[in-house]
Amino acid sequence: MWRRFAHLSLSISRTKLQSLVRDPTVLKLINTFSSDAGNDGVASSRKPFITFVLGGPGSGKGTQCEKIASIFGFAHLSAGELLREEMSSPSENGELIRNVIKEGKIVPSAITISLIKRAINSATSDKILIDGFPRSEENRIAFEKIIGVEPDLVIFFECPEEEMVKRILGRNQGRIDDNMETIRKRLKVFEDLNMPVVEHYSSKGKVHKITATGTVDEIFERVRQVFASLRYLKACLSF
Ligand SMILES: Nc1ncnc2c1ncn2[C@@H]1O[C@H](COP(=O)(O)OP(=O)(O)O)[C@@H](O)[C@H]1O
Ligand SMILES: Nc1ccn([C@@H]2O[C@H](COP(=O)(O)OP(=O)(O)O)[C@@H](O)[C@H]2O)c(=O)n1
Ligand SMILES: [Mg+2]
Repeated sequence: MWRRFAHLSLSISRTKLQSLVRDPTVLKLINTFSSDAGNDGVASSRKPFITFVLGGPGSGKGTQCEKIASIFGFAHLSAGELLREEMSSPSENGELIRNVIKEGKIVPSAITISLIKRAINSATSDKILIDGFPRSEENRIAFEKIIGVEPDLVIFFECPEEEMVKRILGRNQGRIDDNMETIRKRLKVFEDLNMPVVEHYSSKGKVHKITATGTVDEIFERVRQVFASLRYLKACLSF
């Protein structure tokens, strides 16, 4: 194994390398991307590298995901977008989804996960961003049970409430939940149900917390550093 890192010895200490190689995210990178990784039977022939992107409503998840996707080659799956598409299609769950979204509540996990599963299976990249999911411990536990994997990485956008409200009210996408009454409910659901998910993955050392104030580019510079260091490690580990 150490022969693979020989060329790095001038730029990075052995102790640092040892700590990186024990890091679960790096281990997954080795398994996912290295040239001698085995085929474990997953549809795409390699296990996808899954990143959950979390943050309150209006914290900038969708905006930053688009940039990560275009610069780092990730597939961007937005749970909210998948639900809105399902809501607008002639689906048996359309009415239920509409009512739940309008109330700022969480759609039952079975529905959301089946949409996410389908999207993962048709994704063209084995690096996947799942934006706005899991929204609750129920979402999280159901995903881990049904899909059978945990995320490799969790990005959490931390943003003050007044900034999130300002951004949502300026979003202008004609969404049925972007009004003050529903926003208040969504903020409460975020604190009560989504923060426990962030805490769960923090305790497992998977969360990268990003300060989500400033311009889109300033925030992306913080995000870019996380993914650039992963890409650097991938390049080192798979040569
Ligand atoms: N850093 C930023 N500063 C100002 N407005 C932003 C910023 N990031 C995103 N926005 C805008 O705020 C709104 C919410 O962003 P969005 O990415 O949809 O957030 P989320 O997916 O977390 O709800 C959008 O109109 C977006 O263009
Ligand atoms: N995992 C999820 C994601 C979204 N949703 C619903 O979809 C709504 C919009 O989600 P979204 O991720 O598009 O919203 P933003 O945080 O991007 O503003 C949420 O308020 C929930 O009602 C859900 O029920 N379960
Ligand atoms: Mg969004």
